Amino acid sequence: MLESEQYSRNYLMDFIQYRPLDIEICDVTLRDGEQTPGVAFTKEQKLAIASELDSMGIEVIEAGFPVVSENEKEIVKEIANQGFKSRICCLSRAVKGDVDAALECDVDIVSIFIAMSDLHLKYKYHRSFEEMLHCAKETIEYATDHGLKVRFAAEDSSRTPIERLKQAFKEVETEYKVQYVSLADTVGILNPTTTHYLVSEIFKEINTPICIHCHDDLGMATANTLAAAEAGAKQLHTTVNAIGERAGNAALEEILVALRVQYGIDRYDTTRLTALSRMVSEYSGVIPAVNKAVVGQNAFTHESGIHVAAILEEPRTYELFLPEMVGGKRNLIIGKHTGKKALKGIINSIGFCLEREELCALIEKVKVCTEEKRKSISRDQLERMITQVKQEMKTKEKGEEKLSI
Ligand SMILES: CC(=O)SCCNC(=O)CCNC(=O)[C@H](O)C(C)(C)COP(=O)(O)OP(=O)(O)OC[C@H]1O[C@@H](n2cnc3c(N)ncnc32)[C@H](O)[C@@H]1OP(=O)(O)O
Ligand SMILES: O=C(O)CCC(=O)C(=O)O
Repeated sequence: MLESEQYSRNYLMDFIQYRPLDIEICDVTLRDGEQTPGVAFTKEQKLAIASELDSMGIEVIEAGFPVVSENEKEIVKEIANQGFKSRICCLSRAVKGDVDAALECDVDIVSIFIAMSDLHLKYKYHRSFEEMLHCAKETIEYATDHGLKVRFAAEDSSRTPIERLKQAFKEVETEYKVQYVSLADTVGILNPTTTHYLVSEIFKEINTPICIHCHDDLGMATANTLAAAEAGAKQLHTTVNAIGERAGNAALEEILVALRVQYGIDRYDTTRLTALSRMVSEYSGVIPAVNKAVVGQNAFTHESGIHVAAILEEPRTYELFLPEMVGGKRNLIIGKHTGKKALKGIINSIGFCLEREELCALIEKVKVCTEEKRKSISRDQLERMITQVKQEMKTKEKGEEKLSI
């Protein structure tokens, strides 16, 4: 299948001015994703997820937060020593002990974070901005002196005065060699416009590549992450199925498909997304909503007569991208909203052929049944209804014959 046949391109993108996206993905399913209340992946599960992310072409995997437990440290170390193409990163507070734990894990990058918002400084640390920045710098120095690459992450960036962020990033990039600075929308306060503004402001002043880490408290994490990419952010943070603290993070599956469909970035193997989503769903116990973009049960399920009739001719009439692109499957179902064309197409596809009158009788039955039971018709039910309709038609024909004799 030609790439151009797999999705409809948003031609309006041609009228928008934005700099070409120079991005990479850092998937944080194994760290922030695991912070979903009640979730704790086993070593085997984390390894399986990491292996899939690696096969998909994800550039950076945040494998965990080693200081959380001995077991977590062992798992991060094992992931870091798998020989994956993806670089492996882990989280650390501005605490030397956390960096020691990261060092034991053989990771490629350590993400050293501090919050610099008034709320966090006052109520969480009970320390001043200057004190926390000093603490971060000492920890960064310690990590780099021990040969670790560093990401300097500003937790709660979106509620931190922008001048304070600039000052901290500028001082850190001048005094140390950090690989990235990270902007975190920790409580999901941003929208695409404010995200664009924040990233643009930092991009103008800071030479270090910028990461964006968005939470979904207002349902905007994916949109905000893409707005950040348009403003110049390099590293986009995602989680599979958007799992993570509270309402979760930006969904990997949404970001990868959007990058492909909207921006033509097609280097990730999106055909593995559905299987990966099922895997994370099983391991985490968090099942995506049926109408979840890309991987929800209804993402390629159609019932409405007008839609199904058109899809039978050309699926792209009602599908932005084909299920094959994400390893999914189309599902045409029969229910209250089914029309004759759709019903005919579906029953033909399962080997039945009905006369027009039979079809009209069948659709009548379908509508009455689905409105009564308030759910769609299963394949078995449909086959039983077809047999019933055929019998009723025969009985009717016999009756008419008798009458005419
Ligand atoms: C935005 C984010 O997602 S941040 C990451 C959140 N993830 C987690 O919390 C992972 C799970 N957490 C844990 O297992 C534990 O909380 C641990 C192992 C990290 C720490 O455990 P404890 O030592 O028992 O500390 P506790 O959780 O009670 O408190 C956190 C401490 O870290 C300090 N701290 C928090 N963030 C930072 C930071 N970025 N830099 C330095 N210190 C920090 C707090 O001020 C507090 O210090 P205090 O003990 O002096 O008051
Ligand atoms: O910016 C980062 O890399 C991590 C910060 C984070 O997890 C958060 O603030 O939610």
